[in-house]
Amino acid sequence: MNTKPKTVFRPKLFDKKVALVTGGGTGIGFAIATELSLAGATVWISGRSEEKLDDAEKRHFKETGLRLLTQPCDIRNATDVDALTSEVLTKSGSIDILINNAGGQFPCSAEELSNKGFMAVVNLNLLGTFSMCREVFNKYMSTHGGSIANITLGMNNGMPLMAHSGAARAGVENMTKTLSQEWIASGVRINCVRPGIIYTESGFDNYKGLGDDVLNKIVRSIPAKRLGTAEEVASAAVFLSSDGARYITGQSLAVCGGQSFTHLAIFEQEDKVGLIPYGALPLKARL
Ligand SMILES: CCC/C=C/C(=O)SCCNC(=O)CCNC(=O)[C@H](O)C(C)(C)COP(=O)([O-])OP(=O)([O-])OC[C@H]1O[C@@H](n2cnc3c(N)ncnc32)[C@H](O)[C@@H]1OP(=O)([O-])[O-]
Ligand SMILES: NC(=O)C1=CN([C@@H]2O[C@H](COP(=O)(O)OP(=O)(O)OC[C@H]3O[C@@H](n4cnc5c(N)ncnc54)[C@H](OP(=O)(O)O)[C@@H]3O)[C@@H](O)[C@H]2O)C=CC1
Repeated sequence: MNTKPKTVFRPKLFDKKVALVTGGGTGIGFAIATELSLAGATVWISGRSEEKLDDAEKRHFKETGLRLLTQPCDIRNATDVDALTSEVLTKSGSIDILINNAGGQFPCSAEELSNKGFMAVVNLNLLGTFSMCREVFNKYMSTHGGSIANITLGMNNGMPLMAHSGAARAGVENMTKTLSQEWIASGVRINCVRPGIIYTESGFDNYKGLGDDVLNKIVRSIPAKRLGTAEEVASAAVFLSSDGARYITGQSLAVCGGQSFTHLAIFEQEDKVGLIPYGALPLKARL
């Protein structure tokens, strides 16, 4: 049986282009790396865990017969970011496409959230993304142009238990607009992809309390009546990285099945954490 991943993009779309995908060893990042690779790019993936990167490289080769290049990097660490970007440029000669996908958070009520916890999430999602953008711009894109896509999270109307992440993601979206204005003269486009709830095994591992019942409720609240897939987010990121999007910069593209987060809330009950329609929360929790 041919299990080769399907793609809507043509095979040599990114011929001779080099792409770097943070968090590319799992979930959405891996799907983006796969799409870029199938479309002809030389693709580097990074993340903190060398083991996850090695597994991803092996899986990609098995599925496509194509190679991924790997380098561990914690994007919160400036030395790592410097080493990663230098390594890619030394070995591959360019970074034409940067996908800032590494990110995440833990659910926590605002009153229980420490400064350290808040900053851990801001450092990952906002500072880490900025640091990657700046290094790649200074070392390569300022003189050669390129395209950057930042993966955020659709919670523009706020989301209970996500004060840290919502603030960081809104920061990324606004920073993206500013960078698009500063860097357009250098031929650099920068956009965001804003996913709704996307099923990835690795991502959902972080929300183990999410039972089937809660999942069903989430699905019912999504106009498309299903969760998104990593491949659907990848299509958006790859489109924004392509010449087809050459007049698009400073924008956010939502991949969400028509979902509106105003209708969703995270709840905690005993040892469970989940998402339910906002209106189903007890009144006290909605205030
Ligand atoms: C929901 C919608 C759909 C979204 C899906 C996705 O995004 S899927 C993608 C999902 N994928 C991911 O999210 C993967 C990426 N996520 C991560 O790598 C991490 O969760 C992190 C970066 C957000 C935290 O980084 P880290 O763990 O290296 O941080 P650290 O060890 O430096 O700790 C700093 C401080 O943070 C605090 N604190 C930490 N954890 C908790 C907690 N559970 N509880 C409470 N607090 C917590 C604590 O104060 C701690 O200090 P302490 O008390 O230890 O002195
Ligand atoms: N799944 C969903 O419903 C949604 C996900 N998103 C966002 O999409 C992105 C991918 O999510 P998804 O694929 O689902 O989940 P994953 O947990 O699989 O993706 C997170 C990736 O980021 C890497 N990462 C985490 N922290 C760091 C760090 N400090 N430095 C470098 N890499 C890091 C992880 O690798 P490692 O652990 O090895 O570092 C992992 O590969 C995340 O930003 C997520 O918040 C947004 C909306 C919805």
